[in-house]
Amino acid sequence: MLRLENVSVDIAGAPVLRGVNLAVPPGGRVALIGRNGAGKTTTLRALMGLLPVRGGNIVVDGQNCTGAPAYRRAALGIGYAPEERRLFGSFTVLENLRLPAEVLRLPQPEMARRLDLVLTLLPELRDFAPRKAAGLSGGQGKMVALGRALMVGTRAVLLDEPFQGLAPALAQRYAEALARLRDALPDVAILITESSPALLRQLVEQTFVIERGEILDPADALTD
Ligand SMILES: Nc1ncnc2c1ncn2[C@@H]1O[C@H](COP(=O)(O)OP(=O)(O)OP(=O)(O)O)[C@@H](O)[C@H]1O
Repeated sequence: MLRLENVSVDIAGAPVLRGVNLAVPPGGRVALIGRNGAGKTTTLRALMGLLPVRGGNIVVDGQNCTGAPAYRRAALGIGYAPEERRLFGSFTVLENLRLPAEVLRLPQPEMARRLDLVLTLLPELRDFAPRKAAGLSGGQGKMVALGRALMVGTRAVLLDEPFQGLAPALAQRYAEALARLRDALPDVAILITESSPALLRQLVEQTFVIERGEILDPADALTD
């Protein structure tokens, strides 16, 4: 279970998250919907330990991780695919996939097992595994970022606006990959942000709406 309890975050002295409460159950498929600037990326970055929290708690499987560094969250099995992909352009796709697992010093057999799983779930990654990440299209890069998150995300993956900027055919392939993921790894939770809920309807069971740094009451949250 991932849980944000009354989490507040300031950036450059301004409140960006105001008392956010949000829970993702084990294996849950949860969407966080909000307009540009509403606080979606900040919520994921706070969960990942990539920025300081002013108030509240971040709890992962009962452990309070609020002040813990990002690598500890990754070690707890949380993978993160940022909106801007953040791949290392001079590394191959395979090297990019292996990197978070190497940072966590996973044993080689475990790394090989996870790589095999990722390449089974996202078979198109096999085709560009030897290529430099710098040469990928935006859509291919998003698929690699999903694979990289899955290399360490044994409990949960956090996907920041993965459909943003994808051509319809690629968006369809990405959605199919998420559906395969749901079927093959039912225990891995997914928290996915988007500005519009339309693409996520088939993929999630629960939707939170964020507006100006606050989670709306479901009754007030008109998601269309
Ligand atoms: N480094 C920063 N310095 C100043 N303000 C920031 C910074 N990062 C984010 N913000 C502000 O925090 C608010 C929330 O940003 P956030 O990136 O979380 O929104 P978002 O919902 O993910 O939107 P988007 O879809 O545009 O990424 C915005 O008003 C943004 O301007």
